[in-house]
Amino acid sequence: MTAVTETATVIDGKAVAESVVETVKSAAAELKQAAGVVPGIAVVIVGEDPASQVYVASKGKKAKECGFHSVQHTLAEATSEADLLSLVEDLNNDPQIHGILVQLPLPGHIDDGRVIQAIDPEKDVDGFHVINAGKLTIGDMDTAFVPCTPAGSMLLIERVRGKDLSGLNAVVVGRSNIVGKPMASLLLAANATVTICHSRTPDLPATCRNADILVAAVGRPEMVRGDWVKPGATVIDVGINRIPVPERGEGKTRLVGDVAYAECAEVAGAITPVPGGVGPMTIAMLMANTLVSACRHAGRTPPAF
Ligand SMILES: Nc1nc2c(c(=O)[nH]1)N[C@@H](CN(C=O)c1ccc(C(=O)N[C@@H](CCC(=O)O)C(=O)O)cc1)CN2
Repeated sequence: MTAVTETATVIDGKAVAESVVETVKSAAAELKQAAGVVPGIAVVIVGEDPASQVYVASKGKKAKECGFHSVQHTLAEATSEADLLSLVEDLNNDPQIHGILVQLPLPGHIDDGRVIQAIDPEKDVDGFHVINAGKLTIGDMDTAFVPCTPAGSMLLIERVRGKDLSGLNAVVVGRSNIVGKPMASLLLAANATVTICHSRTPDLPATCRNADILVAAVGRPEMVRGDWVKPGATVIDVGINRIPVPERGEGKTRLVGDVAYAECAEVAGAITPVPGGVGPMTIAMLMANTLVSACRHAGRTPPAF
């Protein structure tokens, strides 16, 4: 008898992200034509973190592609918290701006919580403000902004499992305010039975093996192994870790997720790759949230994503 190696369906985040962006583009054009409103986004970056510079540039490029009014504020590493808060206040009061995003991480001398809570919740297209976190927790999806990475992950899950996750066990590894907790709220709102795991969870592999939907968001390269995955499970890898590859030469690196991809793909039913899985969805959902904000400000119904 020949051994058959099952291989998971690869979830193409790039393709799904492109379809979201297409919807945003046509809805933005319609909003402009019908109400004379051009969605406006302001992206603020403090300091010179190379990865943040790349992400911020991609956001600006994508916003222009969507037909948005897009502004970038680049502040020096030494910018004071007071100056950053003052810029946020100006953007809160700017009627051309419907979405404000302050790129994270911020330099150590700035309290990112204080900055995020200074953003007008109605322009908080990152969905990090406590008002939006609270709305998501109570299931008020009509007025909440949902953080982009979990919102994008959820769209990918829907493509595989549909919108109603009744009867399915979902396990989220990681309890951050930006990914783990909102992800768990979204899965719960879709009727999944949800477990959140973290560094003090006693038998992490056994808990993961119970998951029909497994979301890894811990920031630890390739932590989730093949024997942690239930056969046929949907595996969503939120991790983006750059690891050294000395055999390719000094200073060479490659990107890996929080999931040991090759091992897990042999067991899972569907899996997101890194790169090309959840990452592209983050920027697409930022465009979607900005469009939604502009529609709300214009008193118009946004499209469904
Ligand atoms: N204010 C915010 N700060 C940060 C967020 C955020 O959502 N809001 N998320 C991350 C960074 N991020 C967007 O800002 C982001 C990360 C990764 C990707 C992406 O497309 N990744 C690619 C690989 C990219 C590469 O080659 O390095 C992929 O996974 O395919 C997009 C956006 C932290 N900060």
